[in-house]
Amino acid sequence: MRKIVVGSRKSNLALTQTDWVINQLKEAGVTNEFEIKKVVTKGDQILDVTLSKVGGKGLFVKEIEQAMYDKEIDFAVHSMKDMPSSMPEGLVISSIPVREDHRDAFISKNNLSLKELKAGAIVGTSSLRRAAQILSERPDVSIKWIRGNIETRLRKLNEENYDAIILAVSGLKRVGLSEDLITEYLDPDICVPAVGQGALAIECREDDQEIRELLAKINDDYTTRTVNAERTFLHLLEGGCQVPIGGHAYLEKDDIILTALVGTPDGKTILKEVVRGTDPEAVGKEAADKLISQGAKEIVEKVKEELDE
Ligand SMILES: NCc1[nH]cc(CCC(=O)O)c1CC(=O)O
Repeated sequence: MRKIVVGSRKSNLALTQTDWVINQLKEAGVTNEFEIKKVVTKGDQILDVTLSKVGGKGLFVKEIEQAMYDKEIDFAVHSMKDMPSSMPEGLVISSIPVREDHRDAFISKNNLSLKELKAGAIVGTSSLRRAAQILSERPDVSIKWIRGNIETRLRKLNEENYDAIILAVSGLKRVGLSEDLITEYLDPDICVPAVGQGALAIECREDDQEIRELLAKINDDYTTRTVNAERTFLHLLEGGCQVPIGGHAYLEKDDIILTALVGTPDGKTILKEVVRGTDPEAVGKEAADKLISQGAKEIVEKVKEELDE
């Protein structure tokens, strides 16, 4: 039987996610032997610049995709939110397993909620999406960039002059940290999560039928439909760079309900729409059309220009 080589970034989160997927496959009855091969990506090496400046999303996946082309690895597990909205030639997201918690977690030093923070408080994030929405709620706090993996950010909250930080609930849970650390769960009505947040993308070669059949065993329909709506929206808006865009969908019976957001990094303009329908692509497109008619493209272009400066 074929031994399956799984590529993973070397971070604790990436390795945990990869282990989780392999376990899900085993539980689904896959008996192949697995080997994990660690791949270092640009995103792991650059720790001191804001990610949006150095090129955003593709940073965490490019080297892994090359290893897949070179047949050094057979599939890879990514955080869905780190995936660019369109796939390179010959590779596919073959499976989307059940989504973890989609929300952002607000973690503050003295357990003060976002509402309770003192004016001038410093909130750490390197996400323009989170910055925009925090500043929209609390224009009187300031945002300070923070980089590093989940564990590093929590350490910086304690050791440096941050009053609060924001992390994905899913990441925190996956690396085994206690949810007791969380001061406040930010629901999508306060902070729309990143498109795909909490979900995983399992990527493989398009023509590898054997692997695709195995991966199909752990695909989750609910997650796939909602993520497809979110990613259609992202794809229609994005010009490749990281801009303040959020999207989250859930199902109510057969209906997909998608909340979509585009904002300026200062939080002064926030465009937000909720769209409902049964077809993921149609829902994503309707959300994009609605925001584009309100000027979303202009916001995206302007943010990209500023990042290039
Ligand atoms: N940007 C880094 C990143 N990529 C994926 C996750 C975990 C969240 C997820 O599973 O979607 C995180 C950490 C974070 O956003 O706090």
